[in-house]
Amino acid sequence: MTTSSIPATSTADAPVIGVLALQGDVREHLAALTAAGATPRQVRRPEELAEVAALVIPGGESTTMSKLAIIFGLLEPLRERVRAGMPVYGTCAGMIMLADKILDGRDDQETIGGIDMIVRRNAFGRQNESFEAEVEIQGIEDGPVEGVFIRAPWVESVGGGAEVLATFDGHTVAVRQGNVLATSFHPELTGDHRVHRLFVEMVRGA
Ligand SMILES: NC(=O)CC[C@H](N)C(=O)O
Repeated sequence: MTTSSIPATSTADAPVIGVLALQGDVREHLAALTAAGATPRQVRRPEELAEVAALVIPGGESTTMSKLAIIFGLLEPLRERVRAGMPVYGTCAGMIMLADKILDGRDDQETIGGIDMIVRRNAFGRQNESFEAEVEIQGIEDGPVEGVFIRAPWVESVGGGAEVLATFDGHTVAVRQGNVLATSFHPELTGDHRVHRLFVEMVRGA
């Protein structure tokens, strides 16, 4: 897709989607969202969160992200927006932030929650720090995506409301519950924007 084919100003066509910019691979998500037809914005403060229609939570380090979300006064506003139905997509550390419950977290680690699932931090990381693998994702056409796993979590179990969209090696690596989407891996690092496009479609439909 060329940039000239992307509507730049119409929020109906190019919804304003924030990227939580406390820590992590923010720039890559901003670029992927633009390529997927959205208008991205960095979100660091509650006022900025109030201005976006949806949010991406990047990969990075969930313990640091949790700490910074508290320091920046964002944790409660984030929880409220997610409860109110804002579409959110989390990759890797972002998936951890969207889990109602985590395993192998730090004692003081908080999550935003939103998906009724238990996520184990660094689950793949212990076996293999970083690897790539093809992942078939439900709802994504034209073949598997290249999953980039970096000290990645997996989903240990999901509750009734959550839908498993992808597994790898017997472990759940993509989940959706209503407007909340999460992947263990990093589509923002691949140049394949199908997952971001799926999210932009979720936002348009929300
Ligand atoms: N690539 C990543 O986002 C790694 C996540 C990291 N292991 C964490 O626990 O937050």
